Amino acid sequence: MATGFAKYHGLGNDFILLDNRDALAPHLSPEEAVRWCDRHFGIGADGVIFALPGQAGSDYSMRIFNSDGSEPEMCGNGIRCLARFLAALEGLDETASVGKTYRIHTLAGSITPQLAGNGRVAVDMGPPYLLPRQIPTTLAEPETRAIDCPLRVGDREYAVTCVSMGNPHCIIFVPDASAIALEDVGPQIEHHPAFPQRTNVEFVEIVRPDYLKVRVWERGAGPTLACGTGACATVVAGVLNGKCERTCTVELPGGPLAIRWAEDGDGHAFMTGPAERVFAGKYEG
Ligand SMILES: N[C@@H](CCC[C@H](N)C(=O)O)C(=O)O
Repeated sequence: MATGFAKYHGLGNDFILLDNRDALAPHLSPEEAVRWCDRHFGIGADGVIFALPGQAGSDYSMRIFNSDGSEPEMCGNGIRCLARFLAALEGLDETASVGKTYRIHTLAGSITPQLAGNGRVAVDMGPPYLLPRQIPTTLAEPETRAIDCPLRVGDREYAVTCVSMGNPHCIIFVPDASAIALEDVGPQIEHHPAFPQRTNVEFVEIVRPDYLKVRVWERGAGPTLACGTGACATVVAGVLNGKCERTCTVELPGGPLAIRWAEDGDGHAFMTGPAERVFAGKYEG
């Protein structure tokens, strides 16, 4: 049987979106998601996102499978894509959707994207989580934040900072992000025993205190062109290390995201960036 889908991307971090509003269980299994995401034998994507009915007072719920079939708690670029997908499903064109806000239930809690016009979406990403058990990591004592901790990988030692945006991130500041052998070191850190649920990895070059260049190795997806939760975690880690301002442009291989880590309230992170529909179709795989 053929299943309808739409393909979206946020700065080249690309997703297959499914209208799953009739059931709380995803219409695809993790194994099917792996096949759909295959860039040679399937549609090709970094993950599959399901638009599900709301729960706990939310408008909708989001679940996502990475391209390896694992299920992350949250996805920043993905939730911008989901907001535009939902607006399209509701029949709202670009003009009618400006200002529209959705409360989305995710495995990382309630996240609120707002359509901002010109294909852009602004997202209240919630607060970062900084205790080792929340990330999770074994790199620091239970009540201590994992900031600037030594991590041995093969014959090299990195100074890493760990931040959760609902999903785990390991942030490493380097003088030149383009010099990193991402395909070699990325998977070693993703699967390092210090991260019992694996981790996303960001190599960060501080160009200016308000402008950061980032290369990402994603848990369950490998090198991607952008990572929204990773960009937020990077700014949080930069502030905690005294290396950047709270409002930054984060330049990823696919383009820039605007990130702010608020000082007030619960210290939510805010992200603004594009989300684009690429095509829609029916898949028989
Ligand atoms: N690309 C995403 C993050 C997707 C989930 C990640 N691979 C994980 O397993 O945590 C983003 O834009 O945040």
